[in-house]
Amino acid sequence: MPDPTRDPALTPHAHTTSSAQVPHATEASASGAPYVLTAQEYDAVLLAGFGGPEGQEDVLPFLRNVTRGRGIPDERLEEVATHYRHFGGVSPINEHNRQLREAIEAEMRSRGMELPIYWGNRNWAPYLEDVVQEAAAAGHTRLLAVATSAYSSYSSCRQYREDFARAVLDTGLAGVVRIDKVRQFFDVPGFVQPFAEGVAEALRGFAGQGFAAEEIRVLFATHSIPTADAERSGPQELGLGEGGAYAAQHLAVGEQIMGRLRAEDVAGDGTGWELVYQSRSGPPSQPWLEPDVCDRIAELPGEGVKAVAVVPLGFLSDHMEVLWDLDEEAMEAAEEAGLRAVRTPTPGVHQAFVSSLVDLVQERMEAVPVSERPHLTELGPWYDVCRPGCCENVRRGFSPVAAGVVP
Ligand SMILES: CC1=C(CCC(=O)O)c2cc3nc(cc4[nH]c(cc5[nH]c(cc1n2)c(C)c5CCC(=O)O)c(CCC(=O)O)c4C)C(CCC(=O)O)=C3C
Ligand SMILES: [Fe+2]
Repeated sequence: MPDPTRDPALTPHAHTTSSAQVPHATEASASGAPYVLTAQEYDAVLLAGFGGPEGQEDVLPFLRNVTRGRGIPDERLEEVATHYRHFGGVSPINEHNRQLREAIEAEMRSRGMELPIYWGNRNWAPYLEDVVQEAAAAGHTRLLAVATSAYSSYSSCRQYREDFARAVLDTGLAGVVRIDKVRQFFDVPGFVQPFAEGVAEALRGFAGQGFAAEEIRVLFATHSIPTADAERSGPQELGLGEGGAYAAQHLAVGEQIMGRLRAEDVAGDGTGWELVYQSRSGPPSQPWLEPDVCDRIAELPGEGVKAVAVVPLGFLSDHMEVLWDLDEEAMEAAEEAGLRAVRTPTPGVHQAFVSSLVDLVQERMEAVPVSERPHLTELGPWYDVCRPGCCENVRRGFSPVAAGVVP
């Protein structure tokens, strides 16, 4: 495997994040144990997805699953339901994960890795609990999970781990099935590359249409989360400020992509970029990360911008948050603002991405040292297990988690 940190085209550009004092993952916990685990004999991979409805009758039960036990107002559920209904009540996310499961399996086989790969969801069938039961019945009790979520935060890390714990507890398999999880993969080369290719294509397209560098803006879009979650998305001692590790990781990846494209002369020096947020929910009284993608798009003409590339940096596939919130809403905002706009691709089953996911599995099975773990930003490589205070949610009470114990 080529070392991305030694490829000049892939070396991080100057960082916009305050990541000067990032402790390395080799550092030990208070108990003296490292945050990087030793080699384990996993007997199966567990691809953990979000889940989505596959017909009109699934839409409301799915939304109730997602928002179970929380204060999401009914009007918001109804509003979100119309997005799904617009597409026949079908989210493509399950089909994407079926394809991703197959692609990971094929890549593992091509490397001579024989372990099976199961796919289960947090919020819709096939549910994690059923899949964990199925795996156990087949004699697979040491599972290494790959969650379809690249960044750190309650929603994108701990919530998956809570659902792993619930799956094991509810099926009576506590003490029988162990679920570990690969590190957050926001800055592994195969995750970043498909986005970089998409931005490059968009910028070349705009240049070909005669737009000057200063008239082009790149908006990296990700899911908004409550600011309280963002602050606690990573270990507190990293001091990453208001947006926490969540915002810092996105900014570092955006800077990496733009630095690389500037170095390759694909992005002009005058082309600005920024991180924007989408898909906010929750009561208006609760602060969430801003600015909103559509609000920013409306302001861009006033800044001399004429063409915008919207990059779905927070997402792995073209699911509803992308198809609706970006392809419908953000593109409509761009049209109203008189801007030329394109939405660039998600990683999907891009071979580089699939390959990086299998690298993540392999690095855990072989206990690859931190110094050899692929990562493109100073924030990485992220930890195998969360450091104390990481990805917490102060609004909810304690829930058991899996894949969170430093041994
Ligand atoms: C960080 C993050 C990711 C990225 C990481 C990851 O991918 O895991 C993500 C992904 C997704 N979010 C999705 C769908 C939904 N998210 C909701 C609600 C929420 N998301 C949140 C955060 C995130 N969400 C939060 C803080 C809430 C508020 C309620 C809560 O505290 O949990 C709601 C409820 C209605 C609403 O409030 O909008 C829905 C329907 C789908 C499926 C799309 C499809 O079906 O194609 C996907 C991939
Ligand atoms: Fe975490």
